Amino acid sequence: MDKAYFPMFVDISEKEIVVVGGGNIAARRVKTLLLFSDHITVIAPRLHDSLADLEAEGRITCLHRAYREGDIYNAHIVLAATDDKEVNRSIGEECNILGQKCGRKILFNTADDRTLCDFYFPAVVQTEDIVIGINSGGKNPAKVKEIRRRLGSGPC
Ligand SMILES: C[C@@]1(CC(=O)O)C2=NC(=C\c3[nH]c(c(CCC(=O)O)c3CC(=O)O)Cc3[nH]c(c(CC(=O)O)c3CCC(=O)O)/C=C3\N/C(=C\2)[C@@H](CCC(=O)O)[C@]3(C)CC(=O)O)/[C@H]1CCC(=O)O
Ligand SMILES: NC(=O)c1ccc[n+]([C@@H]2O[C@H](COP(=O)([O-])OP(=O)(O)OC[C@H]3O[C@@H](n4cnc5c(N)ncnc54)[C@H](O)[C@@H]3O)[C@@H](O)[C@H]2O)c1
Repeated sequence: MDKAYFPMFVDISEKEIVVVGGGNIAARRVKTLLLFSDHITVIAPRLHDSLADLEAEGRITCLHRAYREGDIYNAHIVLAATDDKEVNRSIGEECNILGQKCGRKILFNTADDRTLCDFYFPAVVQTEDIVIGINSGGKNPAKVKEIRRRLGSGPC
């Protein structure tokens, strides 16, 4: 591994998390995030069935429309997972600009370009008192998935 990322275990229970995009990847990630936070807003014109179910259960907030500039204003953590590379990239740029203006860092992750991520989304295994996060620095997500499956359950 040329450059490995440090697995920092962080309390995100009070952090505002905005997920832009409501497809397969967003659904998988929201399912994982719900193990750690109840403050999740999903913004997407088209929602995966499991996200619609979570909204109906009152577990997440959804905005049923395309992303608009300013939607990340109150966010601490932003995940871009749309199928539009330019939308994902511009949300990252907005996080940087807003962070500089407000003097607070908005942590950004995008599912389609690891070079733009402030952090990587891990594969997660959670038991009653243990959390395991797995990451290959983007080199082998399929292997990460396989290890997660061998270790235990997970979001999918
Ligand atoms: C762990 C997991 C978490 C999750 O997503 O929940 C995750 N990827 C998973 C699966 C997966 N990802 C991809 C495939 C299909 C390809 C294949 O089969 O190889 C599969 C397999 C599948 O989906 O079955 C493709 C892919 N992945 C990234 C890019 C863009 C790039 O590298 O630049 C592309 C090309 C996208 C495109 O084509 O546009 C980037 C990232 N993916 C990450 C996380 C971050 C650290 C990854 C690491 O540790 O190496 C990182 C770097 C950034 C981030 O996204 O945070 C999850 C397993 C969860 C589980 O099963 O538990
Ligand atoms: N990191 C990973 O693990 C991984 C794995 C596979 C694919 N990907 C990447 O993730 C992207 C998303 O994959 P998917 O399978 O979830 O796609 P998908 O087609 O299932 O979902 C796309 C979602 O984006 C939404 N969307 C499109 N434009 C939008 C906008 N302007 N504002 C808000 N929402 C918008 C759609 O409504 C839909 O909900 C892929 O294009 C691919 O680049 C990442």
